Amino acid sequence: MSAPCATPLPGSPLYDEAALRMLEAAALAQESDATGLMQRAGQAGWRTLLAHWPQAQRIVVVCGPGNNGGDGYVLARHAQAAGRAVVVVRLGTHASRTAPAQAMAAAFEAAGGTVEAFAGALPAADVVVDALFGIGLRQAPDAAATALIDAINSAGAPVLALDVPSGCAGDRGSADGAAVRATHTVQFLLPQLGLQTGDGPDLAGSLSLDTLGIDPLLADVPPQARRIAAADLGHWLRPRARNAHKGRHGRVLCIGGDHGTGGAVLLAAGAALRSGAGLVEVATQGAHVAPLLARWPEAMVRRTDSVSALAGALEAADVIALGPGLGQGAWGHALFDETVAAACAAPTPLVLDADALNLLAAHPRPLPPRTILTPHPGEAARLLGTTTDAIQRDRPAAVRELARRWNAVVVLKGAGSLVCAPDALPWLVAAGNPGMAAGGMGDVLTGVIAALCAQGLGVESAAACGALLHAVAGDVAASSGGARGLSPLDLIDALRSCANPGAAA
Ligand SMILES: NC(=O)C1=CN([C@@H]2O[C@H](COP(=O)(O)OP(=O)(O)OC[C@H]3O[C@@H](n4cnc5c(N)ncnc54)[C@H](OP(=O)(O)O)[C@@H]3O)[C@@H](O)[C@H]2O)[C@@H](O)CC1
Ligand SMILES: Nc1ncnc2c1ncn2[C@@H]1O[C@H](COP(=O)(O)OP(=O)(O)O)[C@@H](O)[C@H]1O
Ligand SMILES: [K+]
Repeated sequence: MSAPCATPLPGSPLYDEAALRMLEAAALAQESDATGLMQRAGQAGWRTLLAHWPQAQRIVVVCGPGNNGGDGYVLARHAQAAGRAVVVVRLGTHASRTAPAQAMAAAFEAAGGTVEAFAGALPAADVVVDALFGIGLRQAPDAAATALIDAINSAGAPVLALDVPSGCAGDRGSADGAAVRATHTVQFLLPQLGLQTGDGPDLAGSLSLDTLGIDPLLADVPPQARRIAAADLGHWLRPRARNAHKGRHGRVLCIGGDHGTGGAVLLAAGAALRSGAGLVEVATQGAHVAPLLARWPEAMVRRTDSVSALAGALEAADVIALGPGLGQGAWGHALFDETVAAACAAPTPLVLDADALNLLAAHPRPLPPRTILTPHPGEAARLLGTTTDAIQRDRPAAVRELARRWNAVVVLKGAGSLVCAPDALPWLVAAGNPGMAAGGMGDVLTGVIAALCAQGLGVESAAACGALLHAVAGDVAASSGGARGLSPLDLIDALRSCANPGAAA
C-alpha cells in the first residue's frame, strides 16, 4: 500500500458543548442585537421544516424555558406569518427565563400567536417542533418535562428537533432520562459528536446543520473528534504500485478458534484475505484445519493443538490478530500469554479482540507498543472495570480513557464506532447499520484491521481506516436485501470493492 496523503486530514470536525459555548460567546460578542443569533436559529428551523414537510398546515411548537425555547418562538412566528395553524405549547411549570427567549415569546404573542401551558396532551399536528431543551440541559428532565417529552414521542406526527433532541446530551450520545425521538434534527452553529454515536442517531433522526453565519469564527474552536465516511477511504486506500508483489502486502497471523468457535477465526482470515493481505496464516485447533482450507484454500493453516505449535509463526508474522473464537480456557489462555510476550519482544503489531480482551482484563499486563484493541461496549466495560451502561453513557470519554489506560489504539464498536490513539483526537465512523449487530461481525473487523496493518498502515490509520472499511462494506452489503439477516460472509463479499475506492466496478 502506498503511503497515505500527508495532508489534509480526512473527514470533518465534530464538537462538544464546551466548543459550542465558546463559539456562542464569540458570536454573541459580535452581534449588535442580543436576539440576532436566536432569530437566525428560528429562521433556520423554519426553513428546515419547510424543506422536509412543505405541506404541513398544523404545527405544534413545544417550547422550553431557555434559549432553545426562544428558537422555537421564532420558528412559530415565521410559520404563523406563512399562514400555518400554529400552537406553542410550553412547560406549565416554567415560563421563558432568558431575556432573548422572553423577547421572542412576547413577539410571537404580539403577532397574535397562541401559547398554551401543557396540560397532558398535545393538539393534533402535522409536525411537532421540539424546542424544549438544547445544550443547556443539566440533568435528567424533571417529571413535568418528562411528561411533555412522552407526549411529543406519542403525538403520531413527525418531530423536528431544534439543535438537539431534548433530553439527549449532544456531546455524549446518550440520555440520562426521557428524551425526544426526532425524525430530523437541525443543529445550530457546530455539528455535535454525540448525535452520531450510541443512542444519538436513534434520538436525532436525520441531521442537518446551520452555522447561523458564524463560519469565520470556526477556525479557533477545538474539535472533539473527526468524522470519517465512505468518501474518506481513498485517503488511506491508494492504488497499488504496478510492480507490487505479495511480500509487500504483509503476512497476517490469525490466532483463535477453540473447539466450538472455529467459525470466528475463519471469518477473521477471510476478511484479511479480502482486505488485501499478502499472506494469511491461521493458527487454530486441529479440528478446524480442514473446514478452513475448504473455505479459504489461499490461507496457510497451522494445526495448533498446543502452544508449541506456534513456534515460527509468531516470528514470521508482520501483524498478529489474536482473539476470534479464542475462548478463555487453558488453550486460549496459553496462546494469549505466548503471543503477547512474542509481540512485545519483536515488537510486532498486535490486534486484540474478543476473548483476548477478556483475558487481558482478567490478567492485565503491558502491551506491545503497536497494539490495537477492538472492544464492543461489554468488553470495554471489563477493560475499564465498569459497567456497559457507563460506557454507553459517554462513549467519547470511554474510548479516550481506554486508549490512555492501555496505551493502545482502541476501536470502541457499536453504532457510531469511535477510534482513538492515546492522547489523540478520536475518529467517528459515520457508516454502518444495525444489520451488523450479529455474531461474527467483530471477527471480520479484526481481520480487516490486521490486513491494513500488514499492508503498511500505522496502527492508528489501520484502526480508523479498518473500522470505516468494515462499516462501509456493511452498508454496501445491506443495500441489496436490507439490514435484517445480514451475514458476516455478505460483508466479506463486499470488502473487496470497498477496499479499492475509485476502481472501476
Ligand atoms: N445563547 C445564544 O445566544 C443562542 C442559543 N441558541 C439556542 O439555545 C440553546 C441553549 O440554550 P440555554 O443555554 O438557555 O439552555 P436550554 O437548552 O434552552 O435549556 C435550559 C433551560 O432548561 C432548564 N432545565 C435544565 N435542565 C432541566 C431539567 N433537567 N428539567 C427541567 N428543566 C431543565 C433550565 O432551567 P434552570 O437550570 O435555569 O433551572 C433552563 O431554563 C441551544 O441549544 C440553542 O438551541 C441559539 O438560539 C443560538 C443562540
Ligand atoms: N447498530 C450498529 N450500527 C453500526 N455498526 C454496528 C451496529 N451493531 C454492531 N455493529 C458493528 O458490528 C461489529 C460487531 O462486533 P462484535 O460485537 O464484536 O461482534 P462479534 O463478537 O459477534 O463478532 C462491530 O464492528 C460493530 O461496530
Ligand atoms: K430541542
